[in-house]
Amino acid sequence: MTRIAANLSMLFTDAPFLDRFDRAGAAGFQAVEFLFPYDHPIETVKAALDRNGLSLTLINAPAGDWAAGERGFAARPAKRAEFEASVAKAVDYAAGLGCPRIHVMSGIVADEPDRDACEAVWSDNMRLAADMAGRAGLAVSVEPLNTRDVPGYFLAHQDPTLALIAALDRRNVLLQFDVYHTQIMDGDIIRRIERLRGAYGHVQIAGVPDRHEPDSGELAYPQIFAAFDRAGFDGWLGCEYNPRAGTEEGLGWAAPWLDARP
Ligand SMILES: O=C(O)C(=O)[C@H](O)CO
Ligand SMILES: [Mg+2]
Repeated sequence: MTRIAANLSMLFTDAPFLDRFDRAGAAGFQAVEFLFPYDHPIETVKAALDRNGLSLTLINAPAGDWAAGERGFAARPAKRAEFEASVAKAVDYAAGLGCPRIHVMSGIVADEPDRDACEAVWSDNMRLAADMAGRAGLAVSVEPLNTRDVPGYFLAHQDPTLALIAALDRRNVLLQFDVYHTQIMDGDIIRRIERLRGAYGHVQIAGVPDRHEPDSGELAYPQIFAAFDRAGFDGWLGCEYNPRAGTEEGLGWAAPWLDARP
């Protein structure tokens, strides 16, 4: 069954963060995801979820100076202390907000001299993150990002990412299958959804190549939704796109999966 979640870091962004929950609820979403709730106390964010009857599907661990281009720390040898602190903070928030998984970002490694050292530190760090999250009953998400939007990011392709995840030997670390990034880097979306069933715990969607609503561009999303269904995926599809115009104006494609408005 297709279930869609609003990504509040990309949708409803004409409103302040806490007001986006109300907009998502009014639009008929039953779940949301977002990157960084950390400017607000846990109780405040929880109240925004609860007053709209929203589940939270995903948050990101703090990833450094986002505006300056930082994208996390897991593969960065000089950032081990920041890494552990970021995961600890994310686990507190996720546990307090009833969020089952945390996206732990790997970092930009373009200037790192030694790729093997990055891999070694990534593996150590991710085992640590998996164990910290696991003690709170949470899962960790790992997502390759396309090199056009995020050059130098440690993870760009799905299959090498899956090999790294498998070598961790931690059952609570799963692939975050972002269809937008995957189409740009790897393609073969439908076969990949079937082949990797069970390896991904969270999915995100957007049109390709423009990262707008998933109703235009080179992908046929109705068939992709059906493929996730056939593969037995029962999680959420995070709507992580930049609306072409307003968020509500662009939600026509989502009508079958939104609660009817009163
Ligand atoms: O950019 C994406 O696709 C994500 O899901 C990250 O969380 C932010 O880079
Ligand atoms: Mg994504």
